[in-house]
Parts: sequence; structure tokens; C-alpha cells
Amino acid sequence: MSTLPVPVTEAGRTALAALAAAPAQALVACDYDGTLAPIVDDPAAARADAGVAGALADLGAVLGRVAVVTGRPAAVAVELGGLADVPGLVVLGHYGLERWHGGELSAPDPAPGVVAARAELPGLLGGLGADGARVEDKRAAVAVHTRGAAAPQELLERLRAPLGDLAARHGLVVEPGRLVLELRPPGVDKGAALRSLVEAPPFDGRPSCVVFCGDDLGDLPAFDAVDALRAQGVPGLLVASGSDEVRALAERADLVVDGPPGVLQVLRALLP
Ligand SMILES: O=P(O)(O)OC[C@H]1O[C@H](O[C@H]2O[C@H](CO)[C@@H](O)[C@H](O)[C@H]2O)[C@H](O)[C@@H](O)[C@@H]1O
Repeated sequence: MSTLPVPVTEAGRTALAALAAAPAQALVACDYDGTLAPIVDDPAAARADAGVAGALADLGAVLGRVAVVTGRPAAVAVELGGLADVPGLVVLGHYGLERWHGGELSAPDPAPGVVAARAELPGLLGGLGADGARVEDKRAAVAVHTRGAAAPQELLERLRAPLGDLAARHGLVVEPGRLVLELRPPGVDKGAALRSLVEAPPFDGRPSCVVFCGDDLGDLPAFDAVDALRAQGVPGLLVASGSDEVRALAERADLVVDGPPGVLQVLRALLP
């Protein structure tokens, strides 16, 4: 078993004690990219360490619920993460729009705005001379990545306004992330997704503890949700998978670890 780094906050230490006291009523949820899987140039190649599935399975055997809450389509996270055989795992995809559990996927049809925006994207990017931009078709959303460009951050900034216009014209919102701008339907976020897990059995709104691990801007609503639960008396632990690209989570976390290997170490050490 790994050693768990000590949270820097009293709230974090309280949450760990609560988890140890009542593991069967605890919820542990993790983001996928940058948290369970390393950041790589090609989104289709972002595979989790082989130990991740085992760590989630071990935790799932003793905790109330283990979940992955991701901006990816749920089935893609399951496939890339090698998570298909993790007993009891829930994967909420597309920021909570999709739910995967026990091999069953519930996924709504893509919003018409996504279909229209996707069709316009090649012309728009071509007209802007967005060399190096990569379009990721996520079915219920469409993402434009700039990691492969000569100047990734500059290109991202240049695309922000035109992609914002495109999204607005089609009733979509722009979800910013690590060198990516995603056009997706409004009305879901990881905070609501996490709350849906808290409200469901076996917790029915009163878990003994909620742990959330994330790395990117899209994880901030889940951090907000944990803060709100704490205000209601539910202990919570916020874990940031640290990176040089995004610092906003590390500034709020109870525990900052060194990327996905550090998160895996935490998951292993959470076992009572
Ligand atoms: O909520 P997440 O599970 O963290 O998903 C967020 C986005 O992650 C992916 O993009 C990020 O990871 C890629 C692979 O490492 C990397 O190339 C890219 O630069 C990152 O932004 C994914 O491709 C997106 O669809 C997700 O929304």
C-alpha cells in the first residue's frame, strides 16, 4: 500500500479521518485526462496507467461508490482507461450528460447545434489559417485542440472569439481546457454531475466523505460542489493533479500531487 501525503488543510485531514471511519459511505470521484491519464499530444492515445483500473476496483470493493467524471464521452474514457471490468464503477461522461455503469451506457442524441457547428468548423479553421489545430469529434460535443500547433497558447487565444461566436450561433457554450476549446450544449457541469452521485444510493445526500481529484478548469465546478457539501457538514477532500499548465486547482486543493502518478498513489493509499 502507498503512503498518503498529508493534506495541507484541516478540512482535508478531517475528510480523510471521516473516510477511514466509514468507508462504506464514502464517495471517490476522479477526472480522467490529466488526472488518471497523462496528457499527451493525441487525445486518442491518452491511456491510463495499467494500475489505475486495479486501484479503482480495490477502492470500489470497500467504498460506497467510485466514479470517473469526465469531459470525454463515457465509453471513450472506459476504453482508454481500461475500466470496463472495474466492478461498480460509474463513469459520467460529457460533464454528466452521459452515464456508464456495468457496461450499460445512457447517452442522449447529440444536440442539433453540435451537428451544425461541427459542419462549419473546417471552413472556419481554414479561413483563420489555424495550422496545427486538431478537431476532436466527441459526438455530443466538438473540441478544437491547439497542442500540436507551433505556438499552442497563441493559437488558442486567436481561436477563442471566433469559436465563441460559432458556439453562440448554435446555442452552445465554450468549455476551455488545457490547450483545448470545446463547443458543447449548456446545462451540465461536473459540479452537478458530482451532486447527482451524492444524491443517489447508497448516499441519499449524506455520504461520510467526498473525495474529488482533478486537474483542469472543467473540474472547478466539482471543487465548488465539494465546498458546498462541506458547508452542509459533509467532509470533503480536494486533490489537484498538479501541472504547469493549470494552477487554479492547486490553489484551492487540500492536497496537490504530481500528476497522474501522484493521483494513483493517492488512490492506492486511500484503501482503509
Ligand atoms: O474532463 P477530462 O477527463 O479531463 O477531459 C477534458 C478534455 O481532455 C482531453 O483533452 C486533454 O487531454 C488530451 C490528451 O492528453 C490533450 O491532448 C489535450 O491537450 C487536453 O486538453 C480530451 O481530448 C477532451 O475531449 C476532454 O474534454
